[in-house]
Amino acid sequence: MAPQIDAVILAGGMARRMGGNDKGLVDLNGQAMICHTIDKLTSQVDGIMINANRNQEQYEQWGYTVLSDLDSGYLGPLAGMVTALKQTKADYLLVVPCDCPMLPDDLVARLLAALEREQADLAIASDGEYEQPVVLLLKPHLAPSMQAFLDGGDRKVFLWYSQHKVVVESFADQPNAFVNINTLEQKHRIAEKIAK
Ligand SMILES: Nc1nc2c(ncn2[C@@H]2O[C@H](COP(=O)(O)OP(=O)(O)OP(=O)(O)O)[C@@H](O)[C@H]2O)c(=O)[nH]1
Ligand SMILES: [Mg+2]
Repeated sequence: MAPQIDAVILAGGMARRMGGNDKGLVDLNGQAMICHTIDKLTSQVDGIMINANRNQEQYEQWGYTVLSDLDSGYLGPLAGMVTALKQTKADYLLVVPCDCPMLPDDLVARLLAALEREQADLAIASDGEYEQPVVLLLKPHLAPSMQAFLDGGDRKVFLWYSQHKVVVESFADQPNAFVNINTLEQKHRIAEKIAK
């Protein structure tokens, strides 16, 4: 039987480089930024959760479960991941950010294949050069480890990843797949790219 896979879209940051606007809700080519991510995921996963720490009612309009960080202190992406890991009943959790609108259509298939092949605990996507800090597939049994890491005052995603068996899957064949929108300037540039 194919494994069940849930996704969490992280939209719980402060988006300081976007002037503090709620990044997932910012318009990108006529729809909220997060809609581009949702569109990329619906055919790849069994369920979707949205992790947001403000404007939760607006995020509910797409009909998916909206989760706020269990620890509301803006502790970084791991705080959103651990919240979703504790919620999911699936075999695997896919984590993606709300500000990567051009994710690969074969993201889940390849991360899962890599993870199973290497019998790893987590599979991180790379663009061929850089590992993407919040594009990964992981096993829900890691929740207590992640919680303990946060409880110990640590925040750094790669430090926590390094404590587990990791495989990196390269998507160098898709050079634009992980373009990331952190500023208004990047948003304008990528809007043109998507429109093409
Ligand atoms: N749940 C949760 N997600 C976070 C937190 N901080 C960042 N993220 C998410 O992690 C991903 C990568 O973060 P960034 O791109 O730096 O986003 P950001 O922190 O909102 O933006 P900046 O303030 O400009 O750095 C985004 O999807 C954010 O929504 C947090 O404290 N909690
Ligand atoms: Mg970002």
